[in-house]
Amino acid sequence: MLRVAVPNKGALAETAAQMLAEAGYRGRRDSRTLVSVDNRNEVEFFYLRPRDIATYVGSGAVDLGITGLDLLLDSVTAAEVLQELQFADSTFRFAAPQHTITNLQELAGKRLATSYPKLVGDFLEKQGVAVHLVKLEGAVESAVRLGIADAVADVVSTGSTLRAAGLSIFGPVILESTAVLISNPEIAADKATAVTKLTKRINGVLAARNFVMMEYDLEERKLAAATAVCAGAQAPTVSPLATPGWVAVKVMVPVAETAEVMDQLADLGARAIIVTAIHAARL
Ligand SMILES: Nc1ncnc2c1ncn2[C@@H]1O[C@H](COP(=O)(O)OP(=O)(O)OP(=O)(O)O)[C@@H](O)[C@H]1O
Ligand SMILES: O=P(O)(O)OC[C@H]1O[C@H](OP(=O)(O)OP(=O)(O)O)[C@H](O)[C@@H]1O
Ligand SMILES: [Mg+2]
Repeated sequence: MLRVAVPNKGALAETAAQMLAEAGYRGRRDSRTLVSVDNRNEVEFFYLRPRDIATYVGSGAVDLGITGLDLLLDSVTAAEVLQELQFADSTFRFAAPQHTITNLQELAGKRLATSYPKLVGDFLEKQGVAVHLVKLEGAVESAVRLGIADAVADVVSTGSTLRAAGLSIFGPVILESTAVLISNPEIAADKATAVTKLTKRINGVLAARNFVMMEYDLEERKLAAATAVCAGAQAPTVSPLATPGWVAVKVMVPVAETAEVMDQLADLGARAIIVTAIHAARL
């Protein structure tokens, strides 16, 4: 049976569980459950601390896991990224009170608080900058105000936590992080089918989130021009309309391009343009 580690709490837990449910897997019902078995899909889910997941996957105790790229790179592990999951996007940045430290060179010899000492240590070593790392479990932004550090290195999403702590970003981007599906590099051969099934299903969930279905009526002679506006995942589905010379077209469109594509199709003379959400997909 395939063994999959899922974050049990924190910023990744809810979306990870939701993504697996949308992919057709049966997860835990109670947030205190540690292990749940999906017999139909032959997958065993282990609910673990996100920070520990790379360790479990790297050791082979579980085959796959969902964690953050930043957490993976902060671990000593053999686990590898199988695919990005397009949620929990963040950047990992340095920050200090404004005008105190403004570039990486000025950080040399200073006290730097972080919950990700390996990620930050590896980055600074490559840059040739030596600092005194102060390892904290969380709420790192308070370390400067409380006087135990001169700067911090932490996850930044909206930046509101930094602002509230009176800190400003400086220096280069340490990492662009995102949630990732990770895998043990030596999964048993008899589990390959189950791994492929899971990744295909997750790709389907991502496709359903990233695309909408667009339908419209068009004069047949304008089909080539409309296909140039949006060709869909493979090619548009074209069906005859009862009105001679007209066709009904169905095409997948990236969510972000929906309004623009509708504008352009309307300009071409398309009528009755209708957009619907995709519930599930397998491309
Ligand atoms: N505000 C955020 N936006 C996007 N991703 C975030 C955010 N905060 C944390 N993450 C990501 O979540 C993961 C951290 O998981 P973790 O379980 O530590 O979350 P957490 O919310 O910090 O939980 P806790 O602080 O209770 O341990 C990392 O991959 C990190 O990049
Ligand atoms: O840029 P923002 O949108 O403000 O988000 C970033 C903050 O979110 C996380 O904090 P979390 O709530 O997980 O607390 P923690 O630092 O104790 O882990 C992260 O560690 C940052 O502090
Ligand atoms: Mg946190």
